[in-house]
Amino acid sequence: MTWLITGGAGYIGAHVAHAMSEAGERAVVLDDVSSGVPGRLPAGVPLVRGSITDRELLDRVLAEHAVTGVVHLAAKKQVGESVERPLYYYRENVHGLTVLLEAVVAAGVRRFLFSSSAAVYGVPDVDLITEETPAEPINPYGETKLTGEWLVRATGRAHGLATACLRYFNVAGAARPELADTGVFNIIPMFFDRITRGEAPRIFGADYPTPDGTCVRDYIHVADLAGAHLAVARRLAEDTDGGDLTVNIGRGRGVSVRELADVVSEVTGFTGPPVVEARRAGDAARAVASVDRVAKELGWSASRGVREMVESAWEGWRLLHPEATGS
Ligand SMILES: O=c1ccn([C@@H]2O[C@H](COP(=O)(O)OP(=O)(O)O[C@H]3O[C@H](CO)[C@@H](O)[C@H](O)[C@H]3O)[C@@H](O)[C@H]2O)c(=O)[nH]1
Repeated sequence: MTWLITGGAGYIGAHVAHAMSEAGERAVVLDDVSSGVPGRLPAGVPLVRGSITDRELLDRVLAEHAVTGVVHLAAKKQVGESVERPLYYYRENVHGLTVLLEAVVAAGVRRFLFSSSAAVYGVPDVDLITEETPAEPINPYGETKLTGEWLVRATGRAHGLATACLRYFNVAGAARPELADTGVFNIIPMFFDRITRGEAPRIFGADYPTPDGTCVRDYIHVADLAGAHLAVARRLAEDTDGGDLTVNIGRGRGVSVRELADVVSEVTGFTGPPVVEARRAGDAARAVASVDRVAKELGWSASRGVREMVESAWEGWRLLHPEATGS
């Protein structure tokens, strides 16, 4: 197999590229480096700079590298931005995927792994979200991921591809500091950002119907997530009959914002209490994965805990912000 990893210079993509190349899989990365960092790529994995909307480029890359499978992570992923710029999100995440699938079908590639999201579920009022929980996204980002799944499965059925859609829950941490998330869009980097400015982390709402009143999420270490991609890629490689595997990728354990704030305080040495602010629009009280299907289908489960996620993210943050953290 030779795998094309789209978005492989991004935060999650680079972890996937490292996990696959360390496991001996041959890979090539396509990334427009709009947010990706070329230096993150492992040695021996070539980077092609360009967009998934560029059909000529796709045809050339698939042919020149004799690609036999695609791991598709290139996408826009900020919920708020997707509300402000829906057409941009549909263009990048849906139109881009359509162009990529057309090239894949034309090139005779038969394995396709799609990076989906828990955002497809919207805000379900359930204890554990299973893959059977209705998908009712509440923002354009989630809509584009759900539409993407439909495109992938329909293409797989029509053209005999083996496909997989991985619904990631809340991804955090870093396998090593150089691979850390450079964005400040999720809770852990947002907490670090406040702390390094000497400000208390903010809790968006403490009046939710949860044990401590703050939102509960299923945080998963990005190194575990990368391992899941490797396991799925290997399953797809063995699959000769086609068919789809759609699975939640999480730990199946809920962690509240307050609990996470406590771990961040311990790790960073920040002593002040967090400040409670108003709820943020669109946040579900609880979003925790049922991980039974992925365990049953692949024998895969996550092994790293929240402390490891926060510690590794903090090491990465210190590397990125040496002046601010005195390192
Ligand atoms: O400074 C902060 C930042 C976040 N939160 C809360 O922390 C929780 C997690 O927030 P965030 O890290 O922004 O993640 P989510 O809103 O859960 O969304 C993430 O996880 C989803 C999948 O579960 C993906 O679809 C999204 O792209 C990804 O951003 C939420 O309850 C927020 O209200 C705070 O209280 N304070």
